[in-house]
Amino acid sequence: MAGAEWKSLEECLEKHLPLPDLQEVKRVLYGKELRKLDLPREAFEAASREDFELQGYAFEAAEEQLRRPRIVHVGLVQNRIPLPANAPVAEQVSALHRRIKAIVEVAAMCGVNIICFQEAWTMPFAFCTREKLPWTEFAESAEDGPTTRFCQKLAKNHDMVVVSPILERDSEHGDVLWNTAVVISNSGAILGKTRKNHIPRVGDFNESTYYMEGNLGHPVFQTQFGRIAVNICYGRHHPLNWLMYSINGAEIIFNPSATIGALSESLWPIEARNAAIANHCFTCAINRVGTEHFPNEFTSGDGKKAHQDFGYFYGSSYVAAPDSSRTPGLSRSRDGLLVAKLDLNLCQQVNDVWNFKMTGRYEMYARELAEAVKSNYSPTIVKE
Ligand SMILES: NC(=O)NCCC(=O)O
Repeated sequence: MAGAEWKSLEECLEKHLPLPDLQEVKRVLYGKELRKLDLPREAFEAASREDFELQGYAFEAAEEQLRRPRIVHVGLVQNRIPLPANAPVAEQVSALHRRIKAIVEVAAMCGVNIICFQEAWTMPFAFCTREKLPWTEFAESAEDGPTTRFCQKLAKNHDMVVVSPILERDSEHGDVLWNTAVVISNSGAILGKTRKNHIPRVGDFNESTYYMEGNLGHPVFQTQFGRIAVNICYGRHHPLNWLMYSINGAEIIFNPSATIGALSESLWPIEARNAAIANHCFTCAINRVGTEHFPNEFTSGDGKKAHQDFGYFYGSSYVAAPDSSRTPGLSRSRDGLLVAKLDLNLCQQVNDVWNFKMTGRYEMYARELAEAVKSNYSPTIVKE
């Protein structure tokens, strides 16, 4: 399994495919070639100074007579942890705040209206260890924790909606931990929060040791720039999870993630792209970068040797559109900011062509699922 030395699928295709083949491969894998955004020179200079990748693409929609284009710029941030996982907790959080601040400043230069960070962005992805301390110390209040206050400042200063996925400690309700995304309006006010609905029980993703399955359903947040929802990481394997955000009106669904190559890299380009197609909306898949080393060894319950790292987080964040087009991924190895200009009119335009909502037969599935979840249900299998 490749680590940082394999830069990206896109770089590999460009290097090895003759142009006519490359064009056909891109047509199939990326829907169509998107126009590159003309981002400001100072933004590229700042990104280069801060050592992160900056890419920008535009999704176009057809001109309409009655509606004006509904343009929104989204920013996706992927990053490594800047300090080792055994550094003091407060220092790690501060270093991450500093790193994200620098990236958000560049996003502001690029006119980003809504920015989303990666899953549990204030900490190493330590759930593989099954140890409680110090990792539970990274949990914070979604309402008034230091990270939410930090993001409120960013949001207000830059007139930007901030989606901040954190490990949440709900001290008012039994100190329960949750995997939560806090949504902060561009005014700086907290618009609300949403919690990860599906918890992985696969490989080293031992997350149910730490926090509970979300209990907030599928909220959609009306922002000044459009209706957004957050489907956190493992939720992207569950088509009904995407569907419910879409049924509640989401036009953009963010998927902040933390996932490793050996487990999911072949699923990654398909799932968020398919969700955008199936639900007539935009999806934004975000993954962290690099290998995180932990102080103590842990095993994976597979008879193999104990180890101190989780595997390689392969970045590759991208945006997908309802018409099956998608941006190239950010690199597998570098911190990065992906800026995408969306015209939200495309959602309705594609809906009117393909009619998945109109042909979805949801009442039929609601009836059948209501039966299927009963303990005395027997599957409908017709036998000879
Ligand atoms: N963070 C998380 O839910 N990871 C699970 C693995 C995956 O969904 O690829």
